[in-house]
Amino acid sequence: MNVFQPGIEPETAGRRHVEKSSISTSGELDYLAARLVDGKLTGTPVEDAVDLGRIEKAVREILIAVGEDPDRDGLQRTPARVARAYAELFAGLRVDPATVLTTSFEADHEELVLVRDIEVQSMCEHHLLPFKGVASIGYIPGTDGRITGLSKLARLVEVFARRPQVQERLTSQIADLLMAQLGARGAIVVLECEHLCMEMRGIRKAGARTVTSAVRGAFQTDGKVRAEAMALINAR
Ligand SMILES: Nc1nc2c(ncn2[C@@H]2O[C@H](COP(=O)(O)OP(=O)(O)OP(=O)(O)O)[C@@H](O)[C@H]2O)c(=O)[nH]1
Ligand SMILES: [Zn+2]
Repeated sequence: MNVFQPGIEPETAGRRHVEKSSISTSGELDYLAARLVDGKLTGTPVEDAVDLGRIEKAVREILIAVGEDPDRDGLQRTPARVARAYAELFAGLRVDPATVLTTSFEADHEELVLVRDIEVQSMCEHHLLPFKGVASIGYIPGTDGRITGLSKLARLVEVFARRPQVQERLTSQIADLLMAQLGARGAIVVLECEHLCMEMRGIRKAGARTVTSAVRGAFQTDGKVRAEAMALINAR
């Protein structure tokens, strides 16, 4: 469900900003994946596009390997549950990101658009453990002043996050697609996440937060533009 909160628009150095917070995209990608399996409108539920049986077999093997009895009452349906969960967690693999930013509007707005605090939930590709946090995504529309729907930015996060990922690549992929698909003059993406692979195992440092950024176009070439966006991203 998307929770839309009308943005505030502070005036800073002649630029207008659109801010929006706490966008939740839970459940949205199920719909997207169902529509866009192999780029076609299939109506296929996301689970049908994944080899659930193969995941089930593998999970059963893991349970045996760790010393569990996969046939005991509580675990009998676990391999099937995990298979369905993985189909959902990795649904982004079956969505073409280029299909997300298809809606754009005439707005005659050539200044910064910034959406803060978009919920991010992904799976670290090294350990297949979750990492989660928030993304801030900003872009400066191209000279035609066309903008995209704000929810599309959150959908973009979903498509790239619901794959085996590293935070750095997730950050760059969002910025690159904004540039390529929207013809933006600049894109800035900042993610702040906590990785369970660092909390529950290994070094076991709870609360450590990893910040990654990707800047493209005007944000890369103009320090003032970048500093202004960073100040807005960090303003609380
Ligand atoms: N750069 C980056 N590293 C990540 C991310 N997620 C997990 N990692 C790291 O991936 C690394 C994998 O290191 P390895 O030495 O191959 O694996 P490991 O023995 O399990 O590492 P430890 O976590 O240090 O126990 C670890 O340092 C993780 O913290 C990410 O999104 N970005
Ligand atoms: Zn990890």
